[in-house]
Amino acid sequence: MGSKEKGKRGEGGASPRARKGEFPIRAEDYELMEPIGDGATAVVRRARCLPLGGEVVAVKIMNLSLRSEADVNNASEEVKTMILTDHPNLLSAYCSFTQDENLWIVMPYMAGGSCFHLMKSSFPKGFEEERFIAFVLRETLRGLEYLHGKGHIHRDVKAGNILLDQHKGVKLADFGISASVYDSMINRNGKRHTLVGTPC
Ligand SMILES: Nc1ncnc2c1ncn2[C@@H]1O[C@H](COP(=O)(O)OP(=O)(O)OP(=O)(O)O)[C@@H](O)[C@H]1O
Repeated sequence: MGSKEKGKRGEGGASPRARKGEFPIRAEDYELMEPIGDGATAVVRRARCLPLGGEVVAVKIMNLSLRSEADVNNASEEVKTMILTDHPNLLSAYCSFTQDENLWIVMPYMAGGSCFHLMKSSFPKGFEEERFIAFVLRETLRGLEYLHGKGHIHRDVKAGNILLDQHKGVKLADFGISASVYDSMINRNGKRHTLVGTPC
């Protein structure tokens, strides 16, 4: 698990009043608030979108100058997947843009944080309620089924990448190392050559 989460949760949530095309693509249109997670490759912060009446969003900010060319390509693929993705159980992006050397990805704010965060803070021995576990798994699998139907594999499914909002919404996040099954890294048996992901 590569993510260390911080910051308070609760205000706002993934129930947007605005739609994808309405989000501005200038950093000055967002008021950054506290960090809500930092992963291996980026910082994620809660933010308000000022032209949209202060709508609460999450912004993932990646410093591209610290990345190799391959990592920059991965980031660009991640954005592409998030922008094109349209399923209630997958975290999509409202918009993305670059500001100086940083890539910004603006997305719905998931006020409940990740399952990893929830377990760490409230269920150190793991979730006990089977109905809750079954619910989260079903929602996650729905997202994966959609993704696979589009010829895409996620490759980093873990508790830190399953996010919860305050309306019982579950979204699978982090397409940083996801891949298309149609690309050239797949061998003739349909298997990828590469081992990726972070230990959970
Ligand atoms: N939209 C969001 N709403 C609320 N929290 C979020 C959101 N997106 C990410 N986070 C938090 O930030 C953490 C890191 O995000 P993300 O997994 O996208 O970054 P990463 O650098 O790719 O992480 P890693 O590679 O270590 O998994 C998540 O585990 C989650 O806790």
